[in-house]
Amino acid sequence: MINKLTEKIRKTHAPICVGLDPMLSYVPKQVQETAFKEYGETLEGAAEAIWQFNKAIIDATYDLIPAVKPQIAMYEQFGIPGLVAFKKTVDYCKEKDLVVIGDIKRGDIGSTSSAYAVGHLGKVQVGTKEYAGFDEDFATVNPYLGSDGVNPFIDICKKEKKGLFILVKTSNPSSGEFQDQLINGRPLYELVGEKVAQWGADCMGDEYSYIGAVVGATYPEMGKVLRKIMPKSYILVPGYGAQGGKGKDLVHFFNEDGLGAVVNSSRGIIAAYKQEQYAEFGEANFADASRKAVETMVADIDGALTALK
Ligand SMILES: O=c1ccn([C@@H]2O[C@H](COP(=O)(O)O)[C@@H](O)[C@H]2O)c(=O)[nH]1
Repeated sequence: MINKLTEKIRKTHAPICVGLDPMLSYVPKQVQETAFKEYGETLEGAAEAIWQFNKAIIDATYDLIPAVKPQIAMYEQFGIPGLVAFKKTVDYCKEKDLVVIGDIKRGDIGSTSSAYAVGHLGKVQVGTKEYAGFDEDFATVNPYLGSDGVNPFIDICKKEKKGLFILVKTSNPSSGEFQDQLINGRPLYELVGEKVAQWGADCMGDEYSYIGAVVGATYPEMGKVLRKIMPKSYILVPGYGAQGGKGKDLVHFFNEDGLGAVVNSSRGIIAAYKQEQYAEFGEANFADASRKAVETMVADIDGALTALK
């Protein structure tokens, strides 16, 4: 799957992923009303609304982008119907040949991690049969429990040719509370980065490892250091747009081959129609506003990378 991600980034010239984080408040009124007419103001109605919203955004952007990152929390808030919408979204994106990064941030003791890995990336055995559960291409993993918690995910990735993005330095304001703590003079995020490089060395695709890292766009200096620590790992970079990250902050997340990073924007793309910059589209044309926001983001990153050359 890492080879597919690399190929698609090369083909689209867009090292980005669209974050499918559908809060109901982002879904235009007309989409909500149609869903509520059919299912009422219920969890099913909300799930239908977010699914229709996602579908419109995917239809409007899939030819421009290599990947999407549905954030499972946004679906879980609507209970079982929300999870059904998550699965429908994953399947639809795969039909459109997009790489799907399930932002699930799991990690537990070995046996439990194993079940998470099977549920999201692998296949579960039922009697004589096997079934894929959510079946994303990549999943995000929280490494706080150490190798026991990560290895079951790696094992499934080896078997299924899937991949991981392991949290190394997150984009949020308080990420330093633990991640920047010094251990023998080195920040914890660097030690986790070294571990990702080690885990990844045994999991190489053609050019890059399928064990990647998450490093926030909001910490460009740390991104520069981590890029060197993990030269063969893709970095999933959240924090662009709504959290303040800009193209110029991202240049050192990339390798000299122009690859090695995939930058996520969620609210900045899916709720673009609410921004002043895209107001001309109006609520009715929300998906066209998302397409324009993708084009603007790609040009911003491309401009920053070109300026560096
Ligand atoms: O360090 C991290 C890890 C994950 N995220 C996730 O990315 C998106 C960001 O959404 P925006 O609307 O583009 O801010 C969201 O799903 C987060 O859970 C992150 O932001 N930072």
